[in-house]
Amino acid sequence: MACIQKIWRAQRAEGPASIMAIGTSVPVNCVPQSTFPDYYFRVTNAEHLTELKEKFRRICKGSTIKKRYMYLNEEILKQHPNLCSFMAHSLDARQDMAMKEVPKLGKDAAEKAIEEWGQPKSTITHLIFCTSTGSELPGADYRLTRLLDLNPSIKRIMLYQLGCYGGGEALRVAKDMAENNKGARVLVVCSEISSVGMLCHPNNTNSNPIVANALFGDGAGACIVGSDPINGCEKPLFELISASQTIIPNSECAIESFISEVGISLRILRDIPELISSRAENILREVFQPLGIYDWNSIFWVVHPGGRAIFDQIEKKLALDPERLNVSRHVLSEYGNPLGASIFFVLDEMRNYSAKNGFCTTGEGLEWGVLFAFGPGLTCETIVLHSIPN
Ligand SMILES: CC(=O)CC(=O)SCCNC(=O)CCNC(=O)[C@H](O)C(C)(C)COP(=O)(O)OP(=O)(O)OC[C@H]1O[C@@H](n2cnc3c(N)ncnc32)[C@H](O)[C@@H]1OP(=O)(O)O
Repeated sequence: MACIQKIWRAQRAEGPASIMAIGTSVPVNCVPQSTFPDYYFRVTNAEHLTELKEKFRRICKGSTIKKRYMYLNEEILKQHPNLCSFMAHSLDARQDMAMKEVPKLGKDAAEKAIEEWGQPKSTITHLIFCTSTGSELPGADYRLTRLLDLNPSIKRIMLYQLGCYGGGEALRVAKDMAENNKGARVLVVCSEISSVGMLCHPNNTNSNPIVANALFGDGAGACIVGSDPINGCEKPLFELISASQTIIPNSECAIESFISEVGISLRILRDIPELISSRAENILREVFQPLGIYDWNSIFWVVHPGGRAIFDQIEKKLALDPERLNVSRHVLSEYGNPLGASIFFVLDEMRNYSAKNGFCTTGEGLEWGVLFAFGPGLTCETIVLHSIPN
């Protein structure tokens, strides 16, 4: 028995997992939000829906998004007119693009993370790939392994169709892998090209497509997660202290997505900001109780940029100082909502912003922080972060 204990212990890391490098990537096509209403209604031949276009313009303005990146450009749309036609069958074309482009965009982000990490990619032991854009067999994890020429014996996990909490879930799983496998180095990649699934003709009888088309952007994020960093070779950015997932009561229909011949239809209820913000205090109390932290202004915030109204409500309900959500709001304004990949953009921005402004830690000068991602369910992923001195 003592022998089994010894073997079991020897397989485990000594310390908590940390994020050791972060990379992000976006498609080349950048779309300013101010001109997007004209562009969207023109490419979908919906100029005649003047009232709807005005409403869309209001939503775009209210979103506080300045620009987003989209794989789909006018040239691709001309080649695939069904993507823009009302209820036209277009799933094959969407699926073809997703299969090719999701791993490619993920590769760009992964290469940046690997470069920052500075270690040979042959020492990556695990890969977690996460996307809600398309699906295939073998999966995008397999394609990325080939594209990056990773060790064929790397242990892979593919997370499909989680929506916007996917990045949080991938990090939670990476933490478990790193802490339970001594020496593990986990490459986590989340790649989303939601424009390929969701772009559709605006619909007079259902506001959901226009809300989705005003918020979502394409992008990929990646990071390297491991425990017990090698002194002088690896530099942690954030330690992952604890990770939890919970379902918000009475919210099961709040975000739903359906794949059909016409693409991905997303249903997002209006009361998502209320549902999330009214539960946030309980979630935070539970995860920070072991640290005795109950002042939500004393921690740094890495929040999924789901939408402006969600930030507003969280800020209001938790009496947060405006600067607490500045980094997450900045990511929303620069990239929109790239679903599960969003959280990597916020982590990246947090450490860059902290370094640029001379803060003494990677978390705006604060020691403890929270990563908060949410998606269908409503499912919330919460990770307690420990910053690193800059
Ligand atoms: C996919 C995932 O897994 C996870 C996700 O991130 S899902 C996305 C989560 N995001 C949200 O739920 C968005 C939260 N909402 C917002 O941020 C803001 O309401 C908004 C940016 C969409 C619009 O902001 P705004 O323009 O300032 O004002 P607001 O009054 O709220 O809305 C403007 C119009 O859009 C409509 N609208 C807002 N949210 C809507 C929704 N979820 N569905 C349908 N219509 C909606 C409003 O009813 C309103 O319509 P009228 O002008 O006809 O009255």
